[in-house]
Amino acid sequence: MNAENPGIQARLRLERSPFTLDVDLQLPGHGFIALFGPSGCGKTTCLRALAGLERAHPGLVRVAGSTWQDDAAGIWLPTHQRALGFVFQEASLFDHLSVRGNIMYAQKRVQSTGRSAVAGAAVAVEQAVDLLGLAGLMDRRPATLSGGERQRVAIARALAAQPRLLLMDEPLAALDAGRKAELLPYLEALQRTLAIPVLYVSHALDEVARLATHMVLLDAGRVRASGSAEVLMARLDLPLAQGDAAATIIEGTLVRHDSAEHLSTLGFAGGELHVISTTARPLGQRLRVRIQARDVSLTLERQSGTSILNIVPATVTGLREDSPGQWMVALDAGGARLLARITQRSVTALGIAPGRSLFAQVKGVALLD
Ligand SMILES: Nc1ncnc2c1ncn2[C@@H]1O[C@H](COP(=O)(O)OP(=O)(O)OP(=O)(O)O)[C@@H](O)[C@H]1O
Repeated sequence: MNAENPGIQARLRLERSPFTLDVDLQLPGHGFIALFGPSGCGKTTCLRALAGLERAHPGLVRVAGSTWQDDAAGIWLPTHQRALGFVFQEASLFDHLSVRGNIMYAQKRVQSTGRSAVAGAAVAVEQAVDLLGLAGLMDRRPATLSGGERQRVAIARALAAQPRLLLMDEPLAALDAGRKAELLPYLEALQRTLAIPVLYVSHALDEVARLATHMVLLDAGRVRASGSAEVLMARLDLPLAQGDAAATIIEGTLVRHDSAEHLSTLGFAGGELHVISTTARPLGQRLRVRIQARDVSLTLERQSGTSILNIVPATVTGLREDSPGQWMVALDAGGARLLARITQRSVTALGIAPGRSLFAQVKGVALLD
């Protein structure tokens, strides 16, 4: 964290007996930061306290060098004076205004407070409209839009207010699977483009894996872990690396694309990974892939005559019982992290233990970008 990009500092204590939120967070000044944890752990309360919709006491909130709350210094900015955008589960748009009217309303409102004078605006309004694919919807009324389209308008409206921080509370939760799949690429575009941090509450680990660069894991109002999403997702001591949804993220560089076979090859520190892709991207592009623990098997010798394309040398770094008869094995592949979920019988048969060198066979690789 440097002076130009001081990120988010939040020390919040909020008692709501029997629940207490007590967090001390230092978060990056860019990227998607997922607030993740079980129902009732305090994710929404944390967002609301940052926004000034709930009053933490004591509290300290600094965003991009501005102090929004500092009880020790007697500073408290009400929500409308905080340069933030808030997107909720359900888009609450003005039904009597068009999409354009909704977005312009937010822009005018912020201009009237003089807040747009702040340097380093999130994005220009035109860029937000473009990023969220709204150009063709600008004259429509919210009542004529689908849930996913309404949510895109809500995000553009939040960005039109030129926030220094965007808060999103389960923005996909009210959408069905099809609409969710439609909206995710727009969120990914924001993730790549926005210069401001986005604090994103979600229950869904697959969503978090696609979007998050940083993760905060909350448990009963406390921070259980905070750090890079890639690192946290592979940690055997955290609940993320448990069960069917356990997965890791690997970042690599596109080194080849075979358009006849629709196969892209990514180079990473541990070797190469092949992934089905119908899109030809420029060579050299950085791409992220998600590998689910259940799709990784282990062998002591490199197999030949197999249909599995992805075989990478790896070293066991740890293992833990996942469920009766199943173990989660953590692996290091040239510095990249992998998880493999295998049976207890295989753990014994292969002599799996920390330090063991072997080969990870990856059956499924999903491109995230
Ligand atoms: N208005 C309220 N009054 C009293 N207690 C509340 C209120 N809102 C939430 N709580 C309690 O505060 C705790 C944290 O709730 P919060 O909504 O922040 O959790 P969450 O992690 O966002 O949960 P979920 O994932 O279910 O939305 C819970 O124990 C909840 O019951």
